[in-house]
Amino acid sequence: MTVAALAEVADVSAVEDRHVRLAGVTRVFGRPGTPKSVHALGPIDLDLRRGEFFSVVGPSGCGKSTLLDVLAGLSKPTEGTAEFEGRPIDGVPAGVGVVFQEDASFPWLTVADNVAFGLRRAGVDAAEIARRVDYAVGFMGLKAFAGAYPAQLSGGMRQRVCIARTLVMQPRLILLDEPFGALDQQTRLLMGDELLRLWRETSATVLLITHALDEAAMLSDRVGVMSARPGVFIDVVETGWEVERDSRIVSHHRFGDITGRLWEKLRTESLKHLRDG
Ligand SMILES: Nc1ncnc2c1ncn2[C@@H]1O[C@H](COP(=O)(O)OP(=O)(O)OP(=O)(O)O)[C@@H](O)[C@H]1O
Repeated sequence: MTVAALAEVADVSAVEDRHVRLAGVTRVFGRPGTPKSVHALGPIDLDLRRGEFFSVVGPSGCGKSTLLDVLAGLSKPTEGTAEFEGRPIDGVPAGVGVVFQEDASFPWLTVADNVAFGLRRAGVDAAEIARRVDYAVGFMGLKAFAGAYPAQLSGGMRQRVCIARTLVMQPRLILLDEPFGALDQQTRLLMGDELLRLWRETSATVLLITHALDEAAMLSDRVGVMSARPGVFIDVVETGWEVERDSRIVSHHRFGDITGRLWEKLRTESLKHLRDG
């Protein structure tokens, strides 16, 4: 292999390693510089490694959802560049799945039809749809409820339907915006286990937005702490957990140190938000 070819291989693997890259990303709503404009986010520099689990915590209104929207291709950066797999994000990129906080299941469709929805729209053939739906419904523990309607399910189960709907599309990047925010503490921890299982199974890169520091500390390889609006990263905490982990990690002797460090950074920023409104 020539030196030039070797350099090219090295370059490709560097891009591969940087599964997601944000460089100098800002988002201003309204015309920048005008009195009504809102500087919501940034500048943000962030590289996500392929297959890592990254969570974002930050005070209310600091721009977390705006960050996720930029990655999902739902909002364009005002400045800077956002890339997924080495290409600029322009519109919703193929290979990216999003799970929102609110229950986004379709009440008029059964669980199986909810899960099949995106595949049908994408024109995937019927046998493949049946195979993937069967797998995703089974993986999320919903087999017995495949023919049920969302109204017949608990909040946690409905959120599992939404996750199964994302899983079935085989995403390489999964974005979750407060997916368990409406659930009680025990259900949240158990859903965290489900999410870890899904992450291991798919090898996808995950970006999770959460208000819950324990959730961020338990699930993530790294946790980014954002400042009050306009949100920038003021700390990135490496948890150092093994890939094989679950919610029992909350009793690990280092767990308190991690949540303590997150809270120390976040406390000052949250106070700013409280004072400034
Ligand atoms: N379309 C919009 N037009 C104007 N301002 C907006 C728009 N969307 C968001 N904002 C403002 O941008 C800021 C960041 O909003 P964003 O929803 O990203 O914050 P967040 O950190 O996700 O909030 P929370 O934690 O409360 O969910 C807020 O001040 C919000 O009011």
